[in-house]
Amino acid sequence: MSFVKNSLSLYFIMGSQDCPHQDPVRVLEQAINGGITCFQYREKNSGLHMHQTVLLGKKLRRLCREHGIPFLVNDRVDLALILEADGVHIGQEDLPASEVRKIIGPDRILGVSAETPAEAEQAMLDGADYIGVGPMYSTLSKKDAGEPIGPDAIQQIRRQIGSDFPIVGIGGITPERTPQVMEAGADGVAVISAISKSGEPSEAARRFRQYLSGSTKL
Ligand SMILES: Cc1ncsc1CCOP(=O)(O)O
Ligand SMILES: C=C1C=NC(C)=NC1=N
Ligand SMILES: [Mg+2]
Repeated sequence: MSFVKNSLSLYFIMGSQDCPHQDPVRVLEQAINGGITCFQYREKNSGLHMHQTVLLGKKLRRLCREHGIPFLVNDRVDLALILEADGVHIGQEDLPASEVRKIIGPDRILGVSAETPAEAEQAMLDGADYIGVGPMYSTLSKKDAGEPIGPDAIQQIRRQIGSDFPIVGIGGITPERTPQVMEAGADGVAVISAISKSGEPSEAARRFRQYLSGSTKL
């Protein structure tokens, strides 16, 4: 669990739909250079065919492997196995977490989305290694994101699942908002557009790291 916990502090998520003007491989390279600690490949309504998705996934997977960054895949357990991913992230409408755990085996990372203490508890019982809680704030990166639930939702969930289970906050998170998500009890922040659409992904990642380490000039 500690491996997962440490890796969650700056969790970058991206698919080709999140990099309209840049090569996703370059964006990931710059984000790694800026200090992300975990990556999730999330192709969503991107228009890529599965062959192209696999090809891009292999390039991103290779980058993560070269830099020792955990590589996870969103939703698609089959794609995760094809890409020899370190893990998979699934939401409440995806395949049941207990079934996914059987497919990926005990050694891969299983992340599950949760918005309520009940969903968080169930994810833990189903064998999740961490939960993603959000949307913290409003977001344009997920069409069907619910209403923002804010960092308080993490505090509520903490009361239910205790202080040890890894939680990452997600949804509309910027460097400046990072402290409030962490103070609410998150082990890290999951980010799409504040890094992928920043124009300078390495600089954006670096700013997140400054706020995470509390080393910003306030
Ligand atoms: C995948 C996901 N799940 C809840 S919000 C969200 C999108 C987060 O993207 P951004 O960091 O750009 O708000
Ligand atoms: C919806 C999501 C929630 N949390 C995380 C970490 N990834 C996702 N794709
Ligand atoms: Mg999903």
